[in-house]
Amino acid sequence: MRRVTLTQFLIEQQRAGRVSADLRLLLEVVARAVKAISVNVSKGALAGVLGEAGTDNVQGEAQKKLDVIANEILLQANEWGGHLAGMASEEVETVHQIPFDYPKGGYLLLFDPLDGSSNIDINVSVGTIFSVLRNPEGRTDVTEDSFLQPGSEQIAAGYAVYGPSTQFVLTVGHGVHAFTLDREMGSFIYTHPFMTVPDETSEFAINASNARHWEAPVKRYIDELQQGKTGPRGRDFNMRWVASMVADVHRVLTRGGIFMYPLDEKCRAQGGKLRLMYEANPMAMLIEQAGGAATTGRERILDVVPGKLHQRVPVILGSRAEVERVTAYHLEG
Ligand SMILES: O=P(O)(O)OC[C@H]1O[C@](O)(COP(=O)(O)O)[C@@H](O)[C@@H]1O
Ligand SMILES: [Mg+2]
Ligand SMILES: [Mg+2]
Repeated sequence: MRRVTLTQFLIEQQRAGRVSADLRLLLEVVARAVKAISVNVSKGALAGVLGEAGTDNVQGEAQKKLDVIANEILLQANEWGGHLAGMASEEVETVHQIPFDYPKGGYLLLFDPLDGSSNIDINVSVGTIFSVLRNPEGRTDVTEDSFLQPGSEQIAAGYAVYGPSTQFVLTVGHGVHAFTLDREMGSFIYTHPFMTVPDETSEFAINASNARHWEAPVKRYIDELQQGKTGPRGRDFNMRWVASMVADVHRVLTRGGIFMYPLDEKCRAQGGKLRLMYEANPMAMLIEQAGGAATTGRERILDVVPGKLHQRVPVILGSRAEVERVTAYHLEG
């Protein structure tokens, strides 16, 4: 079987007019950075990368050493590429300007460098999530405002999952495609063309320890699932929660399901738990491109107009029929 690399795939996308030469090179640089993060993640204790960094990030969360390492790798790899006007990271308070003497380009890159931080030290899958926007009006002095575009403006989005194998999952607006890292060759190989989320599912993912904080529509939906065969849904549902959004969404993309981090009393003041620009938007674009749906419970995630860089939102995504049902419960109430 002919093995197609990510590089070859991107060249084909450029030939087909789906990505510009600059976007292709930008995605190549992101994939190269992901390989470096993968090496660090897989060395674990041998490289001394586990544990706390001893600092807090802009979200007030304790940073792990790997949060800091992954963030540095992405910033450094991308700042000299010549394709970006600026970057924004979950780990950094303000936008990251490209140094004045470096070449600049027309895109903005946003990322969650290491997703699922609580799983690093227990050797469970973590990931990297990224999103690409156009730099509005081509300004070279990008500000936070340059990034405040709804997710529907994304021109590419993707993630890497560092699991038993490292996979790079990408959309440039023409379906979702996954590549598996061949560690010996150092190349991403095209293994999963046009991933799709089945319409129906019997699997759900939610942090059930928050049940007492949930809103009525979420309580109703989960209660109906848990009643199984004897309840209104007439069939049994299974539950999974990795607590790495990347791993949970990867499962949904691979075999269907619904993933929920809804609004609840615990996270209401912040607007939700997950970050709109670094987590919700890229995952929503991927899920929609795979035929699924993604809402806050009240509106399509990709339509949310961001008010600030580190904005949080409720997230309900996955198999279309399930997302539509739980969204309808919210809108009825
Ligand atoms: O700790 P909880 O409530 O299970 O939350 C898990 C969620 O938090 C996150 O870990 C947040 O991401 P970060 O690790 O990037 O902060 C998601 O990946 C995951 O879905
Ligand atoms: Mg995250
Ligand atoms: Mg993170």
